[in-house]
Amino acid sequence: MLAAKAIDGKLSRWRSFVPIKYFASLPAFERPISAHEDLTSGANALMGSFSDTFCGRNDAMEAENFKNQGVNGFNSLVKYRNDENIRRPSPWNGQKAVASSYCFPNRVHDMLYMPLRNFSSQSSATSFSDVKTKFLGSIPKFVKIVEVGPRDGLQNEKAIVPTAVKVDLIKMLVSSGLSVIEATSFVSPKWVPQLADAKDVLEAIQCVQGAKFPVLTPNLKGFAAAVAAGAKEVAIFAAASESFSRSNINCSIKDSLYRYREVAHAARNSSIPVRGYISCVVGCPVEGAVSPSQVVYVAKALLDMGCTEISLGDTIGVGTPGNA
Ligand SMILES: CC(C)(COP(=O)([O-])OP(=O)([O-])OC[C@H]1O[C@@H](n2cnc3c(N)ncnc32)[C@H](O)[C@@H]1OP(=O)([O-])[O-])[C@@H](O)C(=O)NCCC(=O)NCCSC(=O)C[C@@](C)(O)CC(=O)[O-]
Repeated sequence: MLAAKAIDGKLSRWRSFVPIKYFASLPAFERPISAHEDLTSGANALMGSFSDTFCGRNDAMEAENFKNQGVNGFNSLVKYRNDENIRRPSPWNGQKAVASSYCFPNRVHDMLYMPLRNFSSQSSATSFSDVKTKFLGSIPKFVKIVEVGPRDGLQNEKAIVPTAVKVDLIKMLVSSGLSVIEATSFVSPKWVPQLADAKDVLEAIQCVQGAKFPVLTPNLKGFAAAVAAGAKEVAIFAAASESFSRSNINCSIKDSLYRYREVAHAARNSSIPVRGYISCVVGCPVEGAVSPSQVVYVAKALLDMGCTEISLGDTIGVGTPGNA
């Protein structure tokens, strides 16, 4: 994906989100829940190593077939895995099942989504470990999980969840071992009444140890309120699609970047790290396909203003290995 490549190096942590999630054998706490970055760069990484992986199998002929099929071969594999037979035994036995233990979720963002993880049980321990070593050898060892349920989950609830319940939810998420939990949003209560209690929620969890609690801040007003309530990390949220930007934050991409520059500047003065979201990196519900150059443009702008992390969001879940 162009966006990932263009700023690779500066954003090497992106890659740490990537292909590990496709390994069925990882323990639950290593599997990303919020993984905007996964789809695009993960797809590339996986495609890049695809031929190698199959070459590692004993079945040389079939390996050769898959190599020759290249991307199409991989797409068929994914198609197979996404169809309704998804839980049936793989048509490939033994080592071949290793390849079928990878999947691309329909919506990577904010989801624990590895429905076929048990497929790896069909591999022999040695062969699976060989293949795993090949993949893991080329990717970072570190995976960061950002749980966004209390914010992204609850902002869409029809009912307003009581503050005390939100606080309990956050505490339970911490006790489950999650170390970064996006707690709430300091956005306009007219736009998102579900999170109108952002100040109360954040203040109530100040004493909770063991996790970081970033919050969304759409502008300086939200940033000031978040800091006053005890925020130590914030996130800004741009979009690669003009229509999405306007409907989500009521301004153009250009204006949003201007606003976010102010937030990032204020955050830097307070030594507060800023995470930058980019929504609709693959497709937009209004505009359809989104150009990678648009993603690069927004990503560079966020990076230049000082974001310490950039999250690529396939917001509507349309990314596939073929188009991401
Ligand atoms: C950006 C705005 C504020 C612009 O909203 P606006 O209406 O264009 O802004 P405004 O400056 O004209 O202000 C209107 C009113 O809102 C108030 N206001 C203004 N700012 C704030 C604030 N920070 N906190 C509290 N109040 C605020 C402001 O004071 C004023 O109040 P009034 O004078 O009418 O009484 C609005 O559009 C908004 O809050 N949007 C939030 C949308 C949102 O939260 N979307 C969901 C999160 S994004 C997401 O989920 C995507 C993501 C991150 O998950 C990634 C992915 O999945 O792709």
